[in-house]
Amino acid sequence: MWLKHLSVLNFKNYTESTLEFLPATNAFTGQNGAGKTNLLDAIHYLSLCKSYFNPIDSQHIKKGEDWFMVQGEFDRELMCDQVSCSLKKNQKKQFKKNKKEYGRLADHIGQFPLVMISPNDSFIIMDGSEERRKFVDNVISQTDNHYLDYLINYNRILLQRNTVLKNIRETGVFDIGLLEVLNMQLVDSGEKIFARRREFMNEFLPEFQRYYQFLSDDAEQVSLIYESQLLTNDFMDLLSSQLDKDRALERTTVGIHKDDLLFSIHEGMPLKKFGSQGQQKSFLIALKLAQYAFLKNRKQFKPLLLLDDIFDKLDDQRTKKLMKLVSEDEFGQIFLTDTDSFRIQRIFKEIGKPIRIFEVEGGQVHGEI
Ligand SMILES: Nc1ncnc2c1ncn2[C@@H]1O[C@H](COP(=O)(O)OP(=O)(O)OP(=O)(O)O)[C@@H](O)[C@H]1O
Repeated sequence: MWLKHLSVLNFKNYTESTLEFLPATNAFTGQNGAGKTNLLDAIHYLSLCKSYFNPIDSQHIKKGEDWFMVQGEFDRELMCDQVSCSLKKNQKKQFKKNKKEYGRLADHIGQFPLVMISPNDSFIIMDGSEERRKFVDNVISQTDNHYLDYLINYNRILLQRNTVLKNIRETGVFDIGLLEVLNMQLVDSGEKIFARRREFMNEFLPEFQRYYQFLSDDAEQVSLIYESQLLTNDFMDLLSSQLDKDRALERTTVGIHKDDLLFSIHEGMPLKKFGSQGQQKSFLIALKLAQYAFLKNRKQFKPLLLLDDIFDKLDDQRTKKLMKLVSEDEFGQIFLTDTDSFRIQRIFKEIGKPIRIFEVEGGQVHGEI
């Protein structure tokens, strides 16, 4: 699967631009603030119906305009699909495939899978466990249509259960019958989510290790561990045994909403504190490449790979290894951004792979190099 062309209208700092791509590697080069990442984000819209960077759709409308539109054509072996996303100020986002509007955006997710690697990703290491769960959930939902529904259900029941726990103090009423019903519903959705997360981790972990060792040339050992209370406990038993604590704290303290991924380096030291910037970046890249491998295995075709500002903080050795790797057959179409077009030209000349370079300046694409 590859994106043949992209056109953006009134999208961020672009008035109008249409680009024709190679099925191999395409690069956007130009100075800071030129609009390179905005083009990656437009591609992200076509694949996942939203921006990778900013969830507020209206902020992607070009300043001073009332609407934006992003269009593209994906080539999927024997057929081509036209996809478009448009937004008018104060109206609902419209998303169409082959001119037909989707009833549910969720039906589009996963049809044109994509993996983005961006400097912003460091929040996966630095922030709380919610960001790591989101990372896992995003990958699984691109391959499993039901997963998002399970998550929505789980969160809804969790909210109800927490409200019941809070109300005990306020009203003095403890409806054990209602709590038991909510426990059963929570366990039902929670176990489905847990089973899919565990299955995902089993497939994902070896790929992650393989990519990290490759990028670092075995220079350091890193580990990634999936942590869930459900790995060693029955969910219903946990809910029962923790009831007194939950009542005291007025919230549910056990469940898959507590899952986390533990990242460490040098045999058990937290990556967040003990990893260098380059090591953390390599870790994130390995995470994303493993995500790519998982999606590709599940979909049986190659997702798009978007690499934003990938060369920053990586030494020459790791950069060249990475570019060589992603231009091999294992990967499909690639989009990358860099401020230095000579660096890109040099690297791709050295590894002997084709690339199309677009020079971007002030929201305009000046053409290919
Ligand atoms: N809604 C909008 N209307 C107009 N301009 C916008 C809008 N949203 C973002 N921009 C502009 O887009 C530019 C940022 O573009 P982008 O992030 O693509 O830059 P870049 O080329 O990737 O830069 P860097 O090399 O620094 O990462 C900024 O100048 C910003 O002001």
